[in-house]
Amino acid sequence: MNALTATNRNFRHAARILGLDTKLENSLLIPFREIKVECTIPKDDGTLVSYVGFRIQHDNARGPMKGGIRYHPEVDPDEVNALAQLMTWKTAVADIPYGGAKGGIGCNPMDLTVSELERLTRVFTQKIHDLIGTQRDVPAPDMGTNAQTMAWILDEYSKFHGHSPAVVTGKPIDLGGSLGREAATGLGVVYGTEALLAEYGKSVSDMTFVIQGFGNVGSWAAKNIFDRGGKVIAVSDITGAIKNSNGIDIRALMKHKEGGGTLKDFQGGDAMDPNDLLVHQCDVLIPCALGGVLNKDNAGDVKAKYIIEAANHPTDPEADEILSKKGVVILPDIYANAGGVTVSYFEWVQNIQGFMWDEDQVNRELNKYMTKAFGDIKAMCKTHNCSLRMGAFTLGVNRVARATLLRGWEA
Ligand SMILES: NC(=O)C1=CN([C@@H]2O[C@H](COP(=O)(O)OP(=O)(O)OC[C@H]3O[C@@H](n4cnc5c(N)ncnc54)[C@H](O)[C@@H]3O)[C@@H](O)[C@H]2O)C=CC1
Ligand SMILES: O=C(O)CCC(=O)C(=O)O
Repeated sequence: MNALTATNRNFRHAARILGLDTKLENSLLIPFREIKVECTIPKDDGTLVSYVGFRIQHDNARGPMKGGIRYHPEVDPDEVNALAQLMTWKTAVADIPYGGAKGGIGCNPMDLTVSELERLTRVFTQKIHDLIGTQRDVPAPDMGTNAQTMAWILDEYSKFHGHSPAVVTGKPIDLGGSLGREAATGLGVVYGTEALLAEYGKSVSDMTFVIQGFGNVGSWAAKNIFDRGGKVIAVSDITGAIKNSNGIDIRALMKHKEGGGTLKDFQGGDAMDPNDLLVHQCDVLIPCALGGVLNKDNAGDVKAKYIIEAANHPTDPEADEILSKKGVVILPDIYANAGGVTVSYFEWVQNIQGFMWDEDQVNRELNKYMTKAFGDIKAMCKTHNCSLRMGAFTLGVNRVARATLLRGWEA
């Protein structure tokens, strides 16, 4: 199912549970602004190549719009629209003063050199600079982008508007990035997992984990699980998948990758078919890569008891239904991966204050926000007798609806 159809369906379900006015419901679905730009750059060999870039600003009732920028060949406007909408509910679930946005460029970053990526990022920034800003819309990294991408956006934006570190988050520490931001999404995933498992009298060290994706989110989630004594028994990335029933040494795998090695070549596990990863026997499955990977074709074969949605929209509604009927507990994306945007908020606050927090403070505050949001979701689940996904959606949608009405939506 298309990501936008799936996201809209979850939103409408939450709106019905909340008894939202139909006009307000329809209006909350329409993005505030959709930007589509042509980005033409010279390749290193001098030939011109054109890409299409998007920034979809979904809602700003609760504050400046916030969300990552993705570089991936499958970026399309419907997907970016869905991801922007998810950001609106996510920032509300985390209770940070932002709305939601998302951006992307349809390109394969692995096929571009560093200088080509820099030119593409600068052209994209030139095309959108007057529509983003510290109090307007604040981009961050997502799949295929990183701190360096944010540094180029900061530099290009600052040529038009003066030095503006708070225009992006997830930037390098030397340019005003926050300590802890790089690890924050993965660490937040683990804080959320701990909160969920505690409900069942369990802890990370009792569990076996399977992780799809070993980029920013997957590697930091895996490291934090490993450091707590959890057993990561299978991992995949775009190069392949490995398994080890005794547990993969995640610190060694990270070191191997930092040294230029690929996951596929790592000696601490046996190669496995990446198609079998999501249905591998384990306690906890953590998708940390693409959307829509759990669908009606594989959901029935999933063996995990818990799914932690570290990726955005990894489970489509048909799979959701199949998994729920099987009794699988799903921690939804708009909560599970909210650690990234929460520390982005801390970064923005530090930039505005002109003051830097130490990493312990960042992680302590992150834990506080994740714990509080989990309690808020559980309270909604109790009030509305619903799943964790609907608990999170009703929480987020209700906060945005209230802000919208208070600002005078009917005027
Ligand atoms: N970076 C962040 O702070 C946040 C990211 N997310 C979401 O987490 C997910 C991952 O994002 P990042 O880790 O930032 O991206 P990344 O680009 O750092 O890593 C992506 C990983 O997925 C792997 N991958 C790609 N296609 C795959 C496939 N077909 N099978 C298995 N692995 C595959 C890549 O090899 C890489 O290891 C995305 O859904 C993103 O939207 C959510 C919240 C915040
Ligand atoms: O850190 C941010 O501002 C956004 C992260 C993001 O894109 C996401 O949570 O999906």
